[in-house]
Amino acid sequence: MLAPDVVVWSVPMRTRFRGLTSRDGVLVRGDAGWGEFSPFWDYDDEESSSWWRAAHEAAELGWPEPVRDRVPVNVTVPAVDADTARRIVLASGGCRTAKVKVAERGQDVSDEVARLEAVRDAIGPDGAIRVDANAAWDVDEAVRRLAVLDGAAGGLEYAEQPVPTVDDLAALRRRTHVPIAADESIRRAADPLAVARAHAADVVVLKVQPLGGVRACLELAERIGLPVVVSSALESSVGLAAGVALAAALPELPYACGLATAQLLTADLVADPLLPADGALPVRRPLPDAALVAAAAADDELDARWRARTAAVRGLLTRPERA
Ligand SMILES: O=C(O)CCC(=O)c1ccccc1C(=O)O
Ligand SMILES: [Mg+2]
Repeated sequence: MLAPDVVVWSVPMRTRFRGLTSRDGVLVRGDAGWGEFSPFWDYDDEESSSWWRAAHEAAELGWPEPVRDRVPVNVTVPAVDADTARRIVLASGGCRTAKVKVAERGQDVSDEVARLEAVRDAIGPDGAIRVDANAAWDVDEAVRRLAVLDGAAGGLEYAEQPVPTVDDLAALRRRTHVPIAADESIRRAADPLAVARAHAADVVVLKVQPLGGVRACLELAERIGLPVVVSSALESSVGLAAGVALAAALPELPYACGLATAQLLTADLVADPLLPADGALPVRRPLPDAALVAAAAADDELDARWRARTAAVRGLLTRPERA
């Protein structure tokens, strides 16, 4: 048993990922278990409130019943060199799908081609390869790039958020045969249904924390009516369990989910992390381990920043005019 009911943690990343070298956040305990609150630092208090609702759901309500007991997952390949990419895929716990980061600042298309060729080599002809450009390209550039990357990969399953806006996604989708997935256009959008209305994507990526919890995501999935890929926000295994719960509760799950990211952290907060075996995660909810949580304890300054942030976000949610 852990005491007290709120703990602040910080864990270094194994490889730099989207500019992050460490991941930190808060665990909160309620009647239903432990929840994770870990918005990135570029999310303000207002935008972080959905992340808090997800943590609150985990701690106080728990999650809907699963309809499956395993969740196929993709290995996530950061913007690393070809040899490292190959090694990551081979050590992935049998993942049959790889998601490869592209459009990293300071790299060019030859780095991406080498990375994709190495990933294809490692995953074999039957594996699926998707890329994620995190909104880096404009439509013309995306048309050109995807043709090259599709060739290098020996076929792309889809491209995740290659361009920034819903209109861009819709325009690109008419000019490439590579299927399009929307990520930022869902999770950071005022209107997450705009993607579906504009026929801007073939697939949508849902992340539990930014979208306000498992129930909110299930409801959104139903309204969007497109195939869903559940992906992490680089949580500890405590937070990943919420993504697993969503993936387990979706009526249909046609694609591998981006939930194999415990691999990207150098340590975890649970003794039995959510790591893939045979390319899938088991549907379960690991408990934080007191010794591991103590080992990951944040320093005083970071601890104070998280406590202030948590209080501010909770304050936003409990002000009577917003209740
Ligand atoms: O989807 C995955 O494979 C892992 C999760 C991931 O890529 C991610 C993690 C944190 C923040 C953003 C992203 C992203 O999909 O862009
Ligand atoms: Mg993405």
